[in-house]
This record gives sequence, structure tokens and C-alpha cells, in this order.
Amino acid sequence: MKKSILPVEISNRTEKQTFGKEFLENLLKQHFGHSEFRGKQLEAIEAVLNGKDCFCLMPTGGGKSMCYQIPALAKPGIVLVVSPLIALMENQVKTLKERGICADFLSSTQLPHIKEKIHEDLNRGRPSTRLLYVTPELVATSGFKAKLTMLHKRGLLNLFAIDEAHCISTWGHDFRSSYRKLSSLRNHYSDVPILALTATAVPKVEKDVIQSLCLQQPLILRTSFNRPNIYYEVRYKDLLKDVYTDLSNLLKSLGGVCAIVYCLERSTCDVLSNHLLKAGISSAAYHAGLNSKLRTTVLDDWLSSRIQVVVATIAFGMGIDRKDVRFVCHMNIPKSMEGFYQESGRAGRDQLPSRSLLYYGLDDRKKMEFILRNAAGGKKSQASSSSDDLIKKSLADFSQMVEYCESPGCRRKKILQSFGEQVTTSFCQKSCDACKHPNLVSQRLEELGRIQNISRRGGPSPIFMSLSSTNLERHDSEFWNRDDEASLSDEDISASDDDVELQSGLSRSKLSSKVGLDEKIEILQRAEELYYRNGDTNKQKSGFSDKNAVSETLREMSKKRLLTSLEQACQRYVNLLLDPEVSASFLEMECFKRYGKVGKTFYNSQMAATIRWLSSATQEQISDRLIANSSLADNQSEPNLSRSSSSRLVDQEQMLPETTNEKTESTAQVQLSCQLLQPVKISKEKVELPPIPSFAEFAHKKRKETEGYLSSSKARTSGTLQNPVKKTRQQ
Ligand SMILES: Nc1ncnc2c1ncn2[C@@H]1O[C@H](COP(=O)(O)OP(=O)(O)OP(=O)(O)O)[C@@H](O)[C@H]1O
Ligand SMILES: [Mg+2]
Repeated sequence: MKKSILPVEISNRTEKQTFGKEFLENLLKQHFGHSEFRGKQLEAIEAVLNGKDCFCLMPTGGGKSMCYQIPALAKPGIVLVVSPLIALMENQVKTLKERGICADFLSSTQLPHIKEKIHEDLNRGRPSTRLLYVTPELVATSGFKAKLTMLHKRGLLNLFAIDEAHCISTWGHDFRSSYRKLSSLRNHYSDVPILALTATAVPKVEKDVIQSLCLQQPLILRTSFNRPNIYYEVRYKDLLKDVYTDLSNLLKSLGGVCAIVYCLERSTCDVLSNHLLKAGISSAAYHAGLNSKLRTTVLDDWLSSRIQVVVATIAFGMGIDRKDVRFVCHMNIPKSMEGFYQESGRAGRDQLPSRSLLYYGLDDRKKMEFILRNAAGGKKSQASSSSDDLIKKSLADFSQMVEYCESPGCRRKKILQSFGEQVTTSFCQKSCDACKHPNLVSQRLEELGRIQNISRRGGPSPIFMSLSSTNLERHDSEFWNRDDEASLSDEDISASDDDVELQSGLSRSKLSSKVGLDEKIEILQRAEELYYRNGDTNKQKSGFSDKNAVSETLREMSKKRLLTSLEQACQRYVNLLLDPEVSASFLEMECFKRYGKVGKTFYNSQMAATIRWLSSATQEQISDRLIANSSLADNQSEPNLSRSSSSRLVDQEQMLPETTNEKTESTAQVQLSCQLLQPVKISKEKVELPPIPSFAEFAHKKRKETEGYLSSSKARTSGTLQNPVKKTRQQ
């Protein structure tokens, strides 16, 4: 191990001489090769060198580490750096050692003889260690406390640097209960300055951090959160034909740049990474489901450019210092702006132009809302915070992300506003899609709004949505909120990640985990029936019967809802031969004939069931029902391919200039569908329609699909299955 070129010794320089700007700049140049300090670095360094507590809020990649690394070189003693992740500590220690600075970290992942060596060094009269990285859990143990007290008595504690300090706050997005135990540092070592560093502290969190660490009249330094070198963009999954293809095309068009793709679920990481590999993009998955050896290999390969793209859950990346990440993509909407800012902020730490892209999907939004409702309820909290408050807080945080995706206007402005910074739109200088292509973004949002209204009114039952989220996510979602205890080994911090939390959250959901899935479905089915029955009864009670008639407007709206579902089915099955408009009219008429006279409650219920069926039916089922069996209107002999779906593809291409491959593919598919589209044969015979599935049948089917999907994605991950190939209809 290279030793520091500045061994620990008591300097006889006066403070003024020692900590002058020139002296500090020399250290920066000599050890790190940078010519000048950035932003508020110098102020923070000077404050702590003068024994002052400091709260330092700097953007991601702003250079916070330097604020404690320079003091470690400028002043005798040891800087204790508290850090939440072993991967982060390893990374920093490695870089420092490469620069000849004596730094180390203590963790249970280290071999006993290495730990022993570090302790031996600390026991020496003049330890060579300048920076010692530890986890908050270790700081809370009595053994380590005794060590600290010994160092303090010998006058060797230079500074406590609390990195990622927002982890101390329950209001922060990365709350770690073990961080709260750091509050005893100020009392025990009153003359050692504390430096709290974070990139993501809204005013509430800032106050909480300062109070929790008991900082004494700290110098508060805030730098703008703006990351001018990052271009922000949102793409809408519901308007895209194939998100994975869109992403791989974009990555190809960016030309082999270093990238991170964040996914909510581990299985998605595996599947997407395989997809990228098949598309010729070097990538690997990284998540807590992999063993630590594999994770380290992936990290090393990515850090040393052997892998271009890491497809990861949020277990990847906090504080990882790879400067030239050019592209950060979110496959799912993050749960808060703080999380999004931090993750997207891993792009362009070298200040060069970089890109953030978020794929937003309406289903993802529903899923996340469901998760937050359930997970927040179980989060350990301060005594004063009820779980209701936490749920409200989580949902309010999430709504900022939804706003970021769903409302027009500058994305950068929305990010900065969420951190309390007010800027004008021109500030962005067209470095987000909303400023660069305002019309196209508005158009996309309008389309999304239409889909959303439709799904709100007639999409899958919200009760069902909750249930399906349960099934899909209980096994492999990852969140950052952990409730680690000091009793955990420090290894647990990076090794255990957090799949337990969601499960426990779910077990606290209204439907107890003891209730089996079938029973849950039954309960939900009864709830849905009751809902419709009560709705009807209530309306009748309140003299609603007149208004219960199915109006022409309602029928038109229903046709539109059906049309959208049919268009989506056509997008799903490119060879599905039907005319969406004719089919929508047919389905609506069929529903009206049955339920029109009974009233709109039953009509709506039936309509919802039909839309549900359309969202899950196979190509054959839809064909059988709408083409083979149906007797569509006589005058519809010239069925046309849905104009709106084809124009949607064109619009999407304008938004996505990079995806030229996608464009060619889409056009080819449209042409193919046109060729295959045959006039629908009209039959006047009475039609026997296949039954519309009940809620339970539908839910069972979905469950089977989910199970099938999970097992097939497992198989795909292990390389035993090819991507499913869409069936081609024989002419
Ligand atoms: N004064 C400086 N001049 C040039 N580069 C600098 C300067 N200070 C720091 N850097 C570089 O900026 C990069 C980011 O620094 P650092 O990791 O400390 O950021 P951070 O603020 O801790 O970010 P994060 O919030 O993501 O942890 C590093 O590569 C570092 O070497
Ligand atoms: Mg950092």
C-alpha cells in the first residue's frame, strides 16, 4: 500500500499559513490535478479546517468528496468518513490509494488480516491513515466507539464527514435508521467539526439533517441543483410500439457511450440486459438478487469500460464516481424527484454534455402508487410521524415525478422547483425535450391524456390493478428505504438490499397475507360486484333512474374507449386483421343490445369487462370474436387500418429522430398489415359470442400470464428461451 506523502504529524504552522487559499489550491493541484476549487468547495474546506460545523448542499457530481479529502491532507489527524455503501467506500479508497493518499475502509467484507492491519495502524503513535471510511452501523457499535474515543483522546480526530447526509432524515428518499445514531457524535466529541454533505436536501430535509446531527451554528452552503450539461427527456411507453427496441436503437445511435439503465424490478434488468446483448450492445444486469462476487465483477467491468451499459435497480450507483457516464435512462418512473435527480445526476459528472431519459408508462404510475401506499405504511418513522403522514408524503413526492412526466413545460424548471429553486423557462436554454420540441411534447401529452381518460373511466378495475401489482412486484422490486439496525453487520448494507420491505408492506395491506390469492380474488370480485350493485341501488334511491338511461354521448364515448383498446390490440398483434372502428361499433352495439335497457350501470360494467377482455385476449380470441363470428355492418366493406394508430407511429418517429431502425420497422409493419387486411366478410346470421370473462376468470388468467412471464423470463435469463415470436396469420 502506498503511504501518504503527508504523514500525520502535529504541524507547527499557524492556522493562517496552513489553510490559506494558495496552500489549499496547491494540495488540490498536487494530489488531484485540478487547477481550482469548484463552487463552494473552498468555503466548506476553510470552515471545517477552522473547526466549524458545515452543511454542504452541492449537486450530484459537484465535488463534495473534495470538501473532506483536502482537509485530510491539510491538517494532521484522521478524517472519519461515514458512508452508506461499501461499494462507494471501496471505490473512493481505491481512487485515493492510486493517488498515493493513505485511505482505508473498515467493513466485514474485508479479510481479518486487513482489518487487523488497519487497527494496528490506528493504534500507532502516528497513524499513516488520513481518511478512514466506515458505515454508520459500525460507528454505532461499542467496539468502534471505544476506538474513536481513544483516537480523540490522542488528538487524532480531524473531522467527521457524513456523506449522503440526507440518509439521516425520514423525510429524505434514502432514509437509513442507522444514520440517526450519528447524533451522538456531536456530544461525545464536541471539538471535532462535523461536515454533512448531500446532493438532495429539500428545506425540510436540510433542517432535519442539521438537527439530527446536532450541528452547532453550522455554515450552510448551498449550490444550485442545476445540471446544465444534462439534457432531460421523457418518452411515453403507452405511445411507443416497443420500448426495448426504442432504447436499443437509441443506445446504438449514441454510439457506444457509457450508460446506466435503471429498472424497478430485477427480472426486468435481466430481460432487458439480454435484449440489449442480442441487439449487439454490451451490457450486464446489476441488482441485489445477484451474489456480491458477480456484482463486483459487473461494477469493475463497467468502471473499466469492458461493459457499455449496466441495467440495474437502484442498488447500483450511489456515489460511484465514473465521470464519463453519458446517458442515464429510467425504464420506470422513480418514486421521487430526489431519487430521480440523484440517479440521473450520475450522467455527466465530468460536466460534458450528457442525457437523461425517462420512459413513462401509465401502468408504471399505478404500480408505483400502489407500492407507495403499502410500503410507506410499514416504514419505521419518528415517533411523531404517523404512517398516514408517511403515505401522504410519499404520494406527494411521487406526484412531483408524475407532474414532471405528465405536464407540459420545462423539465429542468420542474426539477429545480421541486428543490425550491425558482428559475425562468429560458434558463433551460432548450436543453430538455419540452423546451426543444414544445409542440411535439404537447401533442404526445394530449394523446397520453386521451388514453388516460379512457383507462380511468373504463380500464382495468382499480381493485384489480392493485392485485396485479401485488403479484408482479412482491418478489423483485428494490427500494432504497431500509430499516437497517446497528445489529446488522456492516456488510448487510450493500449485500442485503431491500426486497423484504415491499413484502412486509404488502403483508400489512388491507388484504392480509394469510388470505390466499384465490380468496383475495374472490373478495375482490365480490367487492366489485357490490360496488356496481350499490352504485345502482344508490342511484335508484336518489331518484337516479331517469338519468340511468344510456345516452348517445355515453355510447359515443364507449365506442372511443373500445376503439383505443382495439388499436392497442392491433399494435400488440401486428397481424390482427380487423378494422378497429367497425369492431368498436360492433362491440358497443352488442353491449347496448344486452344492457341498454337495464341502465348505464350495467352497460358501463359490461363495457369495462369488454375492455378488460381486449387487454388480455390473444390474437386468435379477438379474431374469432370479431372477424370469424361477427356480423358487422353491411356498409363497412372497405375496412381501413386505424388511421390514428398509423399516424401515431409517424408522430412518435418525429419525436425520436434517432430511432431510424424503429421507423423502418414500423413502416414495414404498417405496410404488411395493409397488405394482409382483407375486407371483412359480412354474415347476417345470428352470432354466438364467446362469453366475456368474469372478474375472477380474468384475474386468474392474468395471474397465469404473470407466472408464465416470470418463469419464461427466468428461462430467458438463463438463456434457454428465445424471445417470443409473434405468430403470423396464415392467409
Ligand atoms: N475542483 C475540481 N475541479 C475539477 N474536478 C473536480 C473538482 N472537485 C471535484 N472534481 C471531480 O468531480 C467529480 C465528482 O466529484 P465527487 O465524487 O466528489 O462528487 P459528489 O458531489 O460527491 O457527487 P455525488 O453526489 O454523486 O456523490 C470527481 O471526478 C472529482 O474528481
Ligand atoms: Mg459523493
